[in-house]
Amino acid sequence: MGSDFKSIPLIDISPLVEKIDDPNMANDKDLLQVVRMLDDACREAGFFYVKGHGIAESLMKEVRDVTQKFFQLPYEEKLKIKMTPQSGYRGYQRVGENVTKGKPDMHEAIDCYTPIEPGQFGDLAKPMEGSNLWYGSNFPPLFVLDIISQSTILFDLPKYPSNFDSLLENYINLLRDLSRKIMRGIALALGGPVDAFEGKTAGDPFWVCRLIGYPVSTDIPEEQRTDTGCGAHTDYGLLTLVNQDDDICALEVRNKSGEWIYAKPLPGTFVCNIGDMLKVWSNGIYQPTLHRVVNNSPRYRVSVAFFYESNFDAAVEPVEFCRERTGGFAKYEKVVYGEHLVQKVLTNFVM
Ligand SMILES: N=C(N)NCCCC[C@H](N)C(=O)O
Ligand SMILES: O=C(O)CCC(=O)C(=O)O
Ligand SMILES: [Fe+2]
Repeated sequence: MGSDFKSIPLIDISPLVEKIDDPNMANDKDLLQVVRMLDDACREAGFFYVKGHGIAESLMKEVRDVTQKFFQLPYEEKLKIKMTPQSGYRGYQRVGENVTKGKPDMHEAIDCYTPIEPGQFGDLAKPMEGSNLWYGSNFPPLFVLDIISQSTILFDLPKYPSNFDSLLENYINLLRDLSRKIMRGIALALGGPVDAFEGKTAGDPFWVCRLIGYPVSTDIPEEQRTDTGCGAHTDYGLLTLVNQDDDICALEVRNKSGEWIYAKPLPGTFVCNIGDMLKVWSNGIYQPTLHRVVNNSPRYRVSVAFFYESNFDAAVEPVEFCRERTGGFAKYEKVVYGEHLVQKVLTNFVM
């Protein structure tokens, strides 16, 4: 529903991280307290910070640092992993290439998605088939045997910061597991079974990782400049975890009255928010909150957003126990998550 929240709650989720997989967790007072706080946060703001999540602050910083270093490479280097339809929309997009509500966003980014093999989801995933080749950063130049032409292809990779691929792979694995735990907490918060998201809804969760850079506005040529780093939007899946720079206030979250509330950086925390699929699944008990990014600071801002989403081919619809709690009928139609994502991806960019 959303409310007139003036600030975003901070939740210490350590009891959840430590005990959510424990068979006796239903009797754990500390854990149930976290579940209650998650429920309040998801109803009120749709946004919350988490601490006590178990991911080292030094790793969070390292991931932001390699992201910043990548974006400092010359444009020609970054273009070596240009995002194209052929790359399954994976890769680098320049400032202004992402468009929100018709307006170019003042950020550059690398989009990484769960690898999808040819034919894996039939026609549904065709536009997004591919893998994150640019992870091969420890072995440039990279030769790959093309099984169709039986020849080797040379991938001319950019001069990545060292350990770029192993660092990101490790980070993505840790965030995937952390997200799974938070989703177990959210399942309980809704009054459902702890494993509600683990079957055909999100037992094989699709993940998206966006490494994002927001330049200082005066560094952007005037004719290309707009006033927003990322226009107002909701996220597409279940849960987002944002790892943002420590000292730049730029992410803004809209409350029910239309005021923009800063999600100011709290070092060592992730900013979490819920996405479109959770709205449908919970029959609107939890609603995603509009948010945007404006970098008015004199410094380049980096954030790394991890999106934990449904199974790619999940048909998400209001679950029975949530329907019962909200008048008995479904407020939203069934959505195939992959269709929702593909539709967004195909309209998000000027090419
Ligand atoms: N996967 C996510 N959430 N990406 C966030 C980008 C949001 C902006 C995008 N142009 C849009 O209009 O959705
Ligand atoms: O950069 C941020 O703080 C948030 C980015 C965001 O909202 C997104 O990529 O969906
Ligand atoms: Fe977002």
